[in-house]
Amino acid sequence: MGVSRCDQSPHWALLQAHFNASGRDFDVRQAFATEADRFAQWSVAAPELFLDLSKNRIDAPTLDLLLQLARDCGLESQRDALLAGAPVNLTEGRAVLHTALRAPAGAGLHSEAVQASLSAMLAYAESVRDTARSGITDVVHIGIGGSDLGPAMVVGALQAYTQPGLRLHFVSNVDGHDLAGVLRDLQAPTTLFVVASKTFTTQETLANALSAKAWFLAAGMRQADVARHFVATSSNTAAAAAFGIETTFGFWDWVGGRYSLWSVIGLPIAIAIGAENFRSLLAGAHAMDEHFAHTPLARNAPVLLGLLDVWYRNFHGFTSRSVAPYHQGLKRLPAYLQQLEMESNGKRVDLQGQVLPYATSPVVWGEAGSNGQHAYFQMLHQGTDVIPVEFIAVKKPNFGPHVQGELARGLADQHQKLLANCLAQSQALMQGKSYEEALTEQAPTASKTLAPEVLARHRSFPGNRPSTTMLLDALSPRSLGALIALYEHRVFVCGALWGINSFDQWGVELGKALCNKLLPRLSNGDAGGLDGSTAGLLQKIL
Ligand SMILES: O=P(O)(O)OC[C@H]1O[C@H](O)[C@H](O)[C@@H](O)[C@@H]1O
Repeated sequence: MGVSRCDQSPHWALLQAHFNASGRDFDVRQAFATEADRFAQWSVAAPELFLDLSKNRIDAPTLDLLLQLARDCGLESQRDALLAGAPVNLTEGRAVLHTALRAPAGAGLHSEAVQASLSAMLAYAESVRDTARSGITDVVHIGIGGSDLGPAMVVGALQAYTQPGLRLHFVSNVDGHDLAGVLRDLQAPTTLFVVASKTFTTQETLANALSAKAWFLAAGMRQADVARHFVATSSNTAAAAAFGIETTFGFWDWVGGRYSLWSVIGLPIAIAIGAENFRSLLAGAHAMDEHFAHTPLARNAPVLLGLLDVWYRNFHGFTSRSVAPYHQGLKRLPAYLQQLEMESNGKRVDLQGQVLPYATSPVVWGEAGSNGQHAYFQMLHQGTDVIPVEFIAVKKPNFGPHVQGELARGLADQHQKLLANCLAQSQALMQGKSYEEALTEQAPTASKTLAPEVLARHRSFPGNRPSTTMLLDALSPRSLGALIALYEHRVFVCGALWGINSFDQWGVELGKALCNKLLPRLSNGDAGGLDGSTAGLLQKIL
């Protein structure tokens, strides 16, 4: 059976019936009590990471129905079409081939062009890293959205692989405070600017690049120096040249912005971690691509995660998912995933333009553990919404070569604490604490005025709150590549079942157009023809 939307499959209705009959009341604690091998059954070893799904509201009949739903939706043929370079981004008439960027030389589509582009980019990155010759101590990467979040997240994650004496800075916001803050401590002769924009038309990026150039020239540098201190990464090389940048590393329209860190958009990553490590990042992602392409659906990590997302979003009705990376290096991962998931799957019409009768992308949000625990975890444990949580833990820390002796021992001990926190949170979400348990606990002194029964209600936890734990041996270029690719494919799986285009982003256009119309009004004060609120706000600003 081939259907273009999940609700056209007979298994959609069967899943609804199954949810009504038992899925709604599924209790993970009971499942552990009755299934001796639940952990083994519901964990998957994928390239570079281990996935524990056992604390989720899932059982074999549910997965079976979800897998049949996926087959009805032609998930495998949709995946194969994606990987074969079919124009799956229908509204823009483009193929979507970020997987080709990480295929080994000689394999994959467009291999010759991909390898030539990669080699040129890596050679340039190495020349910048040779700081004695390049004279560069600071690289300012100017880009936004997909031309910022991926590189910024990866460079943050792989700090242990960076070289001392070469600092990377990321400027994205059109708010001048972003650029001003970065420029404050920089010297023009030792600074390199990388202007990253797929389209080279993005207001924020062009504005920051213009201001950076003005700062550079005002610092006594000559126009002739601009060529050595400004490079671009873009698929619109003509626009970059017209902007006055001599060296542009180009790429292709079949690389989506939020999937572009593997392309020349990854230049700051390569400058930060070097060519060899960049190749490892690509190799890790490729290993996950192979897993996604060839592993049977029932053991396929991105498929399982995507199916669970559909189960939670469309049947349980959970509106958000929280990501809690227990590694400081991954603190920007939630922001990166917000673009990857919400820009990809935040859609309300199917491929034929029909309004969908079901929900698509959840809200994705989060914060590095253990910080999140001291902020919003209260709501995860006792709030009125059930929010599935994704824990990401890294077994071995890597603090860098400067951490030695007593400090190394202290930080290793802190890592144990970090891991214990991570495990404890998913345990607490699942276990909860019953009213009876809370009642038997001794009440704290401050609460003596409350009846023990009342206090016990405040101190009990419902439990049965689902979570997934992803475990990495170490946070390395290779494992990070695999982790990111896992998320990319999971997003694709959801989009394939929902029957939407995960690769366009028309929803960002209206605001851009209105901004362009409003901009002159901020100088001329003309509020004519505006809605009451916008006119009122404009006048207040002026
Ligand atoms: O790389 P650029 O062309 O400058 O685009 C930067 C970003 O802006 C757009 O508005 C889209 O929302 C993003 O998908 C894109 O990554």
